Amino acid sequence: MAALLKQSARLGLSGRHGQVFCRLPWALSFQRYMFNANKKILVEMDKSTGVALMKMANPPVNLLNLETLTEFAISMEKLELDKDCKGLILTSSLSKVFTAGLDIMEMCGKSPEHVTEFWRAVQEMWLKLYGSNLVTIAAINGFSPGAGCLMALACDYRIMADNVKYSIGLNETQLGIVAPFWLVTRELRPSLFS
Ligand SMILES: CCCCCCC/C=C/C(=O)SCCNC(=O)CCNC(=O)[C@H](O)C(C)(C)COP(=O)(O)OP(=O)(O)OC[C@H]1O[C@@H](n2cnc3c(N)ncnc32)[C@H](O)[C@@H]1OP(=O)(O)O
Repeated sequence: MAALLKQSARLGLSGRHGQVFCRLPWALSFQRYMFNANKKILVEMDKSTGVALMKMANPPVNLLNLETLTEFAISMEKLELDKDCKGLILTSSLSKVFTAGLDIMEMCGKSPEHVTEFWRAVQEMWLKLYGSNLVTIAAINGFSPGAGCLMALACDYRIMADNVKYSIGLNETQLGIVAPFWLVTRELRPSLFS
């Protein structure tokens, strides 16, 4: 795991944004590639190590709206299909927020069809992460309430930035949102499935 993190530091924040399957300079050709569908999720894959760095990049607080969730699921699918990819580090491109969780505006005043589509995307995102064949690590580099916490729980390992200002936890009931049953039973009460 330490090696993976060292790798993440090396892959680091040097990513160029806005490219689809762009190759880095000639020396690294075929070793590293980056992709993003619409710039909310940036992926940098290092074929020489088999480690992908995935950064949520939806300022100001990395809200998980329909667009971002869809992009996340597509990015996960691409990585799962890459036979060279063995591990994934999930983090944030922002300085103090991992993700502020679900965009509550996606559930406020929207049609039942939209809300259904949104929750389907939430479920899809969780299935992709929790069910991934990759070794998954959440590098939690900032605040991580609600779905941010649940994303971290869905990973195999979690490491959080050592800063007392950052908090992580399940606060959704304060907003009147109940975590769905498939999530509570699988993640929070895994003994039911053992
Ligand atoms: C994996 C499976 C998932 C299953 C999900 C199960 C249930 C999960 C539910 C949730 O995730 S509910 C959402 C929980 N999240 C929160 O309550 C976050 C609240 N936000 C904060 O605490 C802070 O924003 C922050 C993350 C600590 C960042 O603080 P900062 O001071 O940097 O920014 P702000 O000025 O507060 O926010 C900027 C901007 O963003 C809006 N915003 C913040 N969070 C949300 C949100 N969750 N949904 C919609 N909008 C949000 C905030 O209102 C600001 O908007 P403007 O005022 O600029 O218009």
